[in-house]
Amino acid sequence: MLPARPEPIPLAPERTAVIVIDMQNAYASPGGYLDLAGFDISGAAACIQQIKGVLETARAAGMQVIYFQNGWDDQYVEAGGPGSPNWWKSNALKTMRARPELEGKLLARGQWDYELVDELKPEPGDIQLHKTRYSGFFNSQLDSVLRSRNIKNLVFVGIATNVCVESTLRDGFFLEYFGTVLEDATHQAGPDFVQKAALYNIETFFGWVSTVADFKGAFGQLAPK
Ligand SMILES: NC(=O)N/C=C\C(=O)O
Repeated sequence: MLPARPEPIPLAPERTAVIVIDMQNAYASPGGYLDLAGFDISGAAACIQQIKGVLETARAAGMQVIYFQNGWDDQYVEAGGPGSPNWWKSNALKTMRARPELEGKLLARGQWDYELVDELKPEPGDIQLHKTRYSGFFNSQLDSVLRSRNIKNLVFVGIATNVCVESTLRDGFFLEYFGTVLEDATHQAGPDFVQKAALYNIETFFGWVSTVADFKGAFGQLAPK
């Protein structure tokens, strides 16, 4: 049982995956996309350390760890052209249009920006998935990976709470997955109030909100069955 808001949630480790959202240089490192686009990433370093602890606990308890990376091919075909709202709304694409010297660098596979941060690299048994839009369920293998492993519960960590974390948790809700966010292992893209708003939405409408300490307290002693 994981202490959470609005109420504790039962999570059987073998039916639970920890979903690590987009812990790439783009979102968590100085000089990455979010930083270049003018977002405050000062909370990202603490978030990385919190996620490290969560993953150690999760693996020891026998939970599946799934890493997502967000981005596109190096020609940006997967980003969509002007016929896609993504082309208009993506701040990475907008930043590159405003600063042509960055063209080909942001969120492109094969580039530093796309790579996971050094502190969070997948270990044997972890699963790595790619996504091209904010939701990890859209056009990805996530649903089949989860169903084939009989996983029903999703614990979210990563960046950004109000964009890809929330989008993926919401889509999971519609697909009958139980989503919980560990609030102090996430970070927002935007002012502090968007973190609060995202967590309010999740706690009130779409899922549960818990903390790293409560996660470690609930699962830290468990060995896999
Ligand atoms: N990983 C995310 O939440 N991404 C947010 C914004 C973006 O990718 O432009």
